[in-house]
Amino acid sequence: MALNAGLACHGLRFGWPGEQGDDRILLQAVTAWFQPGRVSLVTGATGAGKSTLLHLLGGLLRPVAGEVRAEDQPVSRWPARHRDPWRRRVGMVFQHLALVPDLSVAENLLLPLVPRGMKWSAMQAAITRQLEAVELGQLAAKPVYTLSGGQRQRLAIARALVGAPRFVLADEPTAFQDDRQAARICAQMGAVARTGVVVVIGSHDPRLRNASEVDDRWHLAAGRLTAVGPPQAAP
Ligand SMILES: Nc1ncnc2c1ncn2[C@@H]1O[C@H](COP(=O)(O)OP(=O)(O)OP(=O)(O)O)[C@@H](O)[C@H]1O
Repeated sequence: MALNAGLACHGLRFGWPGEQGDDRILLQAVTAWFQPGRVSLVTGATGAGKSTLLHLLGGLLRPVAGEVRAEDQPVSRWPARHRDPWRRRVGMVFQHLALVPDLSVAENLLLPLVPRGMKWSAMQAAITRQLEAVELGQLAAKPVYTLSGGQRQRLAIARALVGAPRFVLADEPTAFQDDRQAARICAQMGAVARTGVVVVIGSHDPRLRNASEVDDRWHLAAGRLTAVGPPQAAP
């Protein structure tokens, strides 16, 4: 990987505050690189820290030590005024979805587009395209609280992609999906990656582990991330 491409973390260390006021170290010295044009999968047992790692990569948490670099820029060290514009280039699928239930399906996709100052017609086109891609086109006007769990999850995927991000970080994106939809989501993530986007998925869904769209595999255990299978070329 060229130094100026992709997303990387070096010596990442992070702990959540413990009950005694101490920090319980969850991630220690995590080093990894996620390349544009490829789908990377991070597996790990429940509680291993996959969501925490994705939040660190996406700039929602700051590491205690080490850094996250995006296109060779030390984004995790940037002050908020620089980091926030960068975060608009990141599309996140949250494990708990974080949709606005009282807004309509289409309005949930509008929210991330408004700060970009796009033309109304361009926003409408992007929303329509993403809703079709996740088979929610017919539900555009429905309030989110009327959707099933699987439909909500696909809406969260559409919201992550609607702003044409350079980095997609998806936490358990197939958790509520049947096999057909899970396969569609894998194909969608593969297609997005092939446009030159960095795609990182955190999941313990065995259907993803075996998916042909996944290029690089990492496993998180005991605070450390290791490459699975043939070693990936270091930047
Ligand atoms: N906001 C928080 N405050 C304190 N501890 C937290 C917080 N979020 C997560 N943790 C703890 O960090 C650990 C890792 O959680 P995380 O959600 O990152 O793991 P995960 O691998 O994504 O798990 P799962 O597969 O169950 O979603 C867990 O022990 C969890 O309780």
